[in-house]
Amino acid sequence: MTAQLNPRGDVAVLVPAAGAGVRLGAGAPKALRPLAGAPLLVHAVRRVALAPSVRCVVVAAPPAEVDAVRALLAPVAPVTVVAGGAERQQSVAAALAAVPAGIPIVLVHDAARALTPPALVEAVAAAVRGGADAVIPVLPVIDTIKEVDAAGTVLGTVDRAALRAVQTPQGFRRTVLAAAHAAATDPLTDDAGLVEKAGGAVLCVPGSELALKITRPLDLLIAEALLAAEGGGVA
Ligand SMILES: Nc1ccn([C@@H]2O[C@H](COP(=O)(O)OP(=O)(O)OP(=O)(O)O)[C@@H](O)[C@H]2O)c(=O)n1
Ligand SMILES: C[C@](O)(CO)[C@H](O)COP(=O)(O)O
Repeated sequence: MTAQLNPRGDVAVLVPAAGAGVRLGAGAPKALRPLAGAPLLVHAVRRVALAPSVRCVVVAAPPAEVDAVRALLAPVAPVTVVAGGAERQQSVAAALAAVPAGIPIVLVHDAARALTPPALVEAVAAAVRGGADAVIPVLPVIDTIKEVDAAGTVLGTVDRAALRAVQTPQGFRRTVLAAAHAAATDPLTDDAGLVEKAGGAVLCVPGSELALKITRPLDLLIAEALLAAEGGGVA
């Protein structure tokens, strides 16, 4: 029996959380590292669980931490925890396999985007509900972007008007995500990429600065500051 949040919700959220966090530096798996006293994963799941459309959450944990993650999240929200894989894509596939029948919309989120507001979860789900097969939250690129060669010589300046930085949660009609994963060959960094590769259309919606991915040590400091500015609450 899979744990449920809103039994009338039409959305399952997958939370890949099995990454090491190499770019954050030595320590526990990234999803379990503390941000203002609670692991990143706890912050992420707490916010996802506040989105009214969400019926179930499936977390892909580091294989050695599955029982510990179950215990950690039990007081936070009813979640299903499975073992993740060596690549993010494998972790997502493992979580997808645990989604119960009858849920038509699947969102794929990152534990590392720990401060993502529930409103963004709802906006992505609403766009899928509105007819899109695949939906990604995006932000404009704010730096000038150069294309360079292996020696570091600039080859040209890219027109950033056509570029977007991509966040999660990414939303999918469940059948579309399942087909894209079934057809996947090489690992890609995001799930929308699998849909693109399979020839599907992907729609952009506005992302959120709060959905930043905690990747490097500076990102943790930024997240701490954002939480402090909010008085520790959720946006
Ligand atoms: N084998 C993996 C690798 C990544 N992830 C998850 O995918 C999300 C986005 O990945 P990223 O931020 O790149 O995390 P890491 O892979 O842990 O980071 P790094 O590359 O620095 O090790 C994270 O929530 C991470 O836990 C996962 O579930 N399984
Ligand atoms: C899925 C993702 O968060 C979208 O930006 C991202 O691709 C995760 O992987 P990365 O290797 O950290 O870019």
